[in-house]
Amino acid sequence: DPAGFGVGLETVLILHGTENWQTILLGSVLVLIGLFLVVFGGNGSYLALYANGFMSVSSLASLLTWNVEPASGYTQRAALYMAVYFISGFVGGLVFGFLPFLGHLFACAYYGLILGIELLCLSSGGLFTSILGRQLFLVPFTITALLVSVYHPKHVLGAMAGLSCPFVVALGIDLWAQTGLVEGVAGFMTLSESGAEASARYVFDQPKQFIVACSLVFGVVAGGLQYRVAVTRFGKGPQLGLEAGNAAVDDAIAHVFDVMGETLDISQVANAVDAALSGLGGDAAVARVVEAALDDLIRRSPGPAQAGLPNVGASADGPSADAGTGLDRAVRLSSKNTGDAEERSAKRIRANESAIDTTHRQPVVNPLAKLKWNNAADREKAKLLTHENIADHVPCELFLNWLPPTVADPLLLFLTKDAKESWTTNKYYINERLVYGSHKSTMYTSLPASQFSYSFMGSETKSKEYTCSSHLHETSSRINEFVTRRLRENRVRLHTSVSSDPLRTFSNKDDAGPDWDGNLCIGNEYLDGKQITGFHSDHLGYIGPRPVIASISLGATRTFRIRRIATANSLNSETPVWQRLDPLTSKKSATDPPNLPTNSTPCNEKPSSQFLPSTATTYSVKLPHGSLLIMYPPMQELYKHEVPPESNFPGHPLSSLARYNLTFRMHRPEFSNPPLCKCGVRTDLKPVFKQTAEDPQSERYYWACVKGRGREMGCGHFEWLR
Ligand SMILES: O=C(O)CCC(=O)C(=O)O
Ligand SMILES: [Fe+2]
Repeated sequence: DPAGFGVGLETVLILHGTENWQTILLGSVLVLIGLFLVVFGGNGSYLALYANGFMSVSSLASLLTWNVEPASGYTQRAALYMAVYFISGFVGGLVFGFLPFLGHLFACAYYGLILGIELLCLSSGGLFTSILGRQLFLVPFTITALLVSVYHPKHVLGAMAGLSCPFVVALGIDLWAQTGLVEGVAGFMTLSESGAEASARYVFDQPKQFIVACSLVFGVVAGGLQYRVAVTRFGKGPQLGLEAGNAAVDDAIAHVFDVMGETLDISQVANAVDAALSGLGGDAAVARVVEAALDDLIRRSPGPAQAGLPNVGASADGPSADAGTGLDRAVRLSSKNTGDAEERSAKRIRANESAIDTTHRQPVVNPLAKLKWNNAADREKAKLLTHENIADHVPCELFLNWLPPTVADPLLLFLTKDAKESWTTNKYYINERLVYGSHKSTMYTSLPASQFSYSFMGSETKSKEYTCSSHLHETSSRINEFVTRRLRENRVRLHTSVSSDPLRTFSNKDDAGPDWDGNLCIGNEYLDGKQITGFHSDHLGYIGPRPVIASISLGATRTFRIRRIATANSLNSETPVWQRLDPLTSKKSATDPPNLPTNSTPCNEKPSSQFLPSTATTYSVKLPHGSLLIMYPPMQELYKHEVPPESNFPGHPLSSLARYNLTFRMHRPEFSNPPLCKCGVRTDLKPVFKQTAEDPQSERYYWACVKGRGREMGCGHFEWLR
């Protein structure tokens, strides 16, 4: 609150005649409080909130006291100002702290009031001698403040504070201009009589009652406007302290349930939560709790839950005591939502009916997707990994400059051209509604067209053959050879059947399983930082459980983020052995062979804690031109990944801000014919982890209806993978 800080300094100025050390002490305290607020005020810290209330109310009270001061002056002037300043400050701090809602209203009114006072000073004739000059000076401040309050209400406090800063500085200069700079500075520094007289000459030339009345009216109008905008946008006002922060979480969850009502797609839901929380400045811990709670809820509601799965409560049972609260909140909101489920369902059916004849259906737009990515919060939240340490944290390896420029550059040019000519924006039907992705994608394959047709979520996808580009063809051969070699070196055996050795490592070369063949490749195009892929795990239909996926990046360097689905508690001693001892998550370096038992005897020892992430940390890694990222099992089962929106990232001379990505997967015919569900759509393959005493490693898979898992959507098809 630099404005309060500035007015506080003015108050100090009024305290002429008191001891020099008092002025310096008060000034220093104000500077420290101001700095504290600038640094922590945005986090909704109670202390910052309290200090904000203190500053705002005390400086307002001081101003009012000053304005109504009789010409003869108060007796015990300094003591009176001190008392007014501190008593009103304490009260203001408490009001802001306990009633942040009222605090917000008051703060906005206060800013308006300050502006009102400044406007009324227009005719004093200081820095600008003409009224026009002063108006021209003030107009940009006023207009900017108004625009910010209307279009970016959640930033209004920050913006107003930012605006007040130069404003108050200008006010100070103006004061000196009116009273005489040298005289004013000398008076302030030495607290001399002439200084006091000089500042006393800085007077409003309207009657005092008029000034006070105008200021209050202006303040109330500005505050009311602010309040209305905030309520319209957020329902409960922008974050101000924990109470409003929690309200924001509630709102976020409510929005998320709306998104769920439409799609029940966990990656979209998780995305909505992320967007909501980062947009509202929520902290990472809250985000995790909410997401875990939602994850759990979604897992609980579908068909598999009726079949006795999955492990209810595990994912929300994280390390934080708040987890329960997050879950409660989610449950409460979900029951609130299912209350009017019938009505919503009817509405949806009506909407679908009206959409049937229309060729151009309305895409589902996530209302939260518009929220800006909070880069600062993101940096705080995500732990940056490099090619050197990525394998220590997640089941991935990264190879920089893996594809030589002689292949990577022409491949990038080919993809740029091909994308322009034939790639399509991801669109798929969820719950009979057409949903568009943010970017274009395509599919390439080495499989003969007759042998392969890929369909997901009701839409057939056409694919081109690798041979359509010699560079693509070469890349695919290089990848096959390299990934197969890395699997052997890491002693990771390719999944051959679900019931095979739980450790999936091997010691004997003959036991290595088949070669990896990335015969199916998905291309993604991200033209700028707004084009993204939300948090998801790759679909297992067609590629089967525990896939190995190799991803090539070309063009601009974007951030790839990885987050574990389960929280620490579901990774404790009840965690299946294979999960704890997964070779890549637990080994120490990307190049050493894993230091693990390589036979298939289940290991009963408690895992060393270094193998376990303490929380569901989000990791990020930069994927530059020509890099190869290999995602090993159980990446798709236990982690989600995304390419988030970004504003600052290195472009590439050949493609500017555009990035192209090729993810090679191994198509497995035995997983290509999923059962049809009652909705007439192919089901999708999902993993589930259930831990029981009898069955400590029940990693199982089931086919489920893709249309949704809620009561009123899809058919709830559920069938174990045999
Ligand atoms: O662009 C990327 O790096 C990720 C693409 C991706 O996750 C996918 O296609 O499934
Ligand atoms: Fe993916």
